[in-house]
Amino acid sequence: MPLFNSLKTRIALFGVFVGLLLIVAVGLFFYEEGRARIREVQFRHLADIADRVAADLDDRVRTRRQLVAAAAAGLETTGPVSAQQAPGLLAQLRLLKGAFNSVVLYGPDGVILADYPHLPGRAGLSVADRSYFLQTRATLKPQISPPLRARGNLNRSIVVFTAPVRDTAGRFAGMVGATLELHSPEFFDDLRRLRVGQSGYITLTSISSELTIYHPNPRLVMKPVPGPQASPALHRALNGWRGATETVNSSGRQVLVAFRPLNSVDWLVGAVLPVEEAYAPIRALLRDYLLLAALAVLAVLPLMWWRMRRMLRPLDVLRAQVRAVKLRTARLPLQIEGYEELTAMAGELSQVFEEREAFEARLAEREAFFRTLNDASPLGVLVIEPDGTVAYLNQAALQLAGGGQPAQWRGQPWIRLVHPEDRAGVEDLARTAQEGRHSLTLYCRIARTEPPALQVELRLHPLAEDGSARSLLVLTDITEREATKRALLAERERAMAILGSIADAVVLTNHLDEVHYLNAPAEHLLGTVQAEAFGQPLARLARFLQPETGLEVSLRRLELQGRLHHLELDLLPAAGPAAPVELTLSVVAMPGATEGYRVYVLHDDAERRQRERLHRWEACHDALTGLYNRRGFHDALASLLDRPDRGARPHALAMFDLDHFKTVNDNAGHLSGDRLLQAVALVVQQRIRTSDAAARLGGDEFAVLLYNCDLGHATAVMEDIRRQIGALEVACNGNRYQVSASIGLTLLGTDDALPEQAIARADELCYRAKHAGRNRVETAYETGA
Ligand SMILES: Nc1nc2c(ncn2[C@@H]2O[C@H](COP(=O)(O)OP(=O)(O)OP(=O)(O)O)[C@@H](O)[C@H]2O)c(=O)[nH]1
Repeated sequence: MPLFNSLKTRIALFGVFVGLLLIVAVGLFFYEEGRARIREVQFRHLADIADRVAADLDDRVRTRRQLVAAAAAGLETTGPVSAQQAPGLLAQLRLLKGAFNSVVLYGPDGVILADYPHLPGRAGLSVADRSYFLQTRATLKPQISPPLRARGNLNRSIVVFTAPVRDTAGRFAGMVGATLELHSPEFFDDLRRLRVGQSGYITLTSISSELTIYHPNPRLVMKPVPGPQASPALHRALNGWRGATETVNSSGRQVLVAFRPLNSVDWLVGAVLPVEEAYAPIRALLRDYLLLAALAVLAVLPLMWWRMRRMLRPLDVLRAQVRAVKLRTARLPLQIEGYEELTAMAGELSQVFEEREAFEARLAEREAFFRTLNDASPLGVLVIEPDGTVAYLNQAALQLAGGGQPAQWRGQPWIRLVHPEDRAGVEDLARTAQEGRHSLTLYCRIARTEPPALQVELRLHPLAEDGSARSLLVLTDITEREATKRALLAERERAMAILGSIADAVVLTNHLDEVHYLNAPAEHLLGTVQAEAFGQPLARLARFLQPETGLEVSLRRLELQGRLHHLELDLLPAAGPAAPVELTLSVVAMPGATEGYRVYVLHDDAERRQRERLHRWEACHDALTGLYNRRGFHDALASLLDRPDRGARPHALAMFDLDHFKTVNDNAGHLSGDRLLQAVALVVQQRIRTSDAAARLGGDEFAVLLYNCDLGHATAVMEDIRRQIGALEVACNGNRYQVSASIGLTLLGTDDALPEQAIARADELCYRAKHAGRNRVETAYETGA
């Protein structure tokens, strides 16, 4: 309600409210105060009335009692009043007729003898059981009865004034009774006429019999008074309390009442005034007061309104200034004169405006930055309202959607971007994420008018710093990536098939060198299976050793040195014997240093290495005898000559040629010749040390190199060999064939720079032995001799 929202209205209404509250409070205070005072006055007034009524009734009762007593005393009889005397005596009681409703003469036994006015059937009735008769007879004094029903006529309620009739001897001779009828106007008419205010009244109650003697409501006369609950004050008064109070009367009305007892008879006078009447003046006063006050407020209201407008005019000025600053038609600071509070407020507002301007400038800058960033981004970026409509989208998002203008999308549901077939699922997930304010990433297709359909990664984030429950939607085109991924997967399958089919062992490890893949040969080589090896560091499954030294090889060091191809190593699996392998290690680096993997290709190198060893052996050994061949022997001799310490000890070189070997060949055949050559080699090998070297230089020509051996010892060795060769036999076709050896023996000289020099000298000595007759050792004691 705009009017009620106005500060002026509220202050004015508050003023009115406070005014009314004060008026009502003052009114209620004076009303209560006035009522208390009026009550006191009314109490006094009612007490006064009750006093006066009681005094008046006392006076009249006393007069009537005296009247009856005097009339009875004037009757003369010598004995008990008899029925014959009665009319005469009754005639003497005519005096009473004016003051009572009826006069009755009783005999001494309480039987009515005569009455006036005469009522048929009254004479002869007995009141011997009535208390007033018994008391009159007993006390011989006048009595007043309680209100009672007249005998013989139920509708008459009476009070009987009695006085004894005495005979001349002073004895009780009869009784005079004068009755007042409670319903007759005579005695109580004054009470009826007596007015207590407008609606107040007088009551008269018999204290002893608790019967109502008089009440303006005739139906209550002769009725017992209501119980203590209904008339508490009356009951208190019947029990002796005197005074005035506010109470409830027999009809349930709230009344003020004052009670006074009579002195002459046990009657209680009550003066009653209903509270409506008692308080009527103060109520009227209150009503007038409220009316006047309301009128005064109504009269003051426009004045207050006018004054309020004037007082609050600086606020309007402030508002106008704020508006002008907002519309940028005025500049800061705001200036308000007059009220201290408003001046302070204008100062605060100016500061807020300045901060806002600075903030807006920063915001605009950030927004421009954000938009530039978004427009330059290859990712589609959308800002989504809580109702699922687009608030903003960048150029990349537009292009993903197939082009168009940003305005076409603003206010549209973003879900239209999604391909119709994917829409239902995406919408459900997105709604749940938006409502729960959590992030969501999913993959779907984009709805485009033009094929091909684009695959996107869709990420939905709640904008946490934005209080409006908006969300940020980021779309990444993954069509190409997915295609590449598929191609890569196919490639991987192919690679796996290839890896599975090749004979070499292949181990793939990740960047931590944990096993990722083993092919079957690798499983065999490492003595494990893919499932067990997966994830284990390769170093735990096997070690690589240097074949020559048996020392462990650091693959990391080789990797750093770039020596990763065709490494001849021994693979030592955790369980099992070492195996010769040729390792080629490929390190595949991936973008992001932690990625990447290694490919270990392990070729079983046992056969090749065996073959190579054979080739090497064959290159320097004689196949027939197993001794060095010429080249091997040459190398052994050359390496000895190259040793820097070779001059420290003597070394001997012997060469020998078999004698008449050709004869063996020619007669026993080449095979026999070969066996003989092998036997000769065996003789030589068995005689020399394993550290010495022996060779068949070709045909039947042999050479021996004895290390650390002087000439004497060497001569002994060679003589021994010569003798053993001479003892050899080859049998063929029943013939036995023997050979001998012509041996040239020399020491290596310090001037022997080349093997050829020493060999030539030994060969010369051998030749000399041949010519000297064969089967001998020809020795030269000096080198170069
Ligand atoms: N069985 C066999 N004979 C060979 C081999 N190499 C060479 N010969 C023969 O060995 C013989 C060597 O010839 P010579 O040393 O001239 O013959 P020789 O009978 O020993 O003569 P002298 O040395 O003068 O005693 C030739 O008949 C070759 O054919 C071989 O590997 N096995």
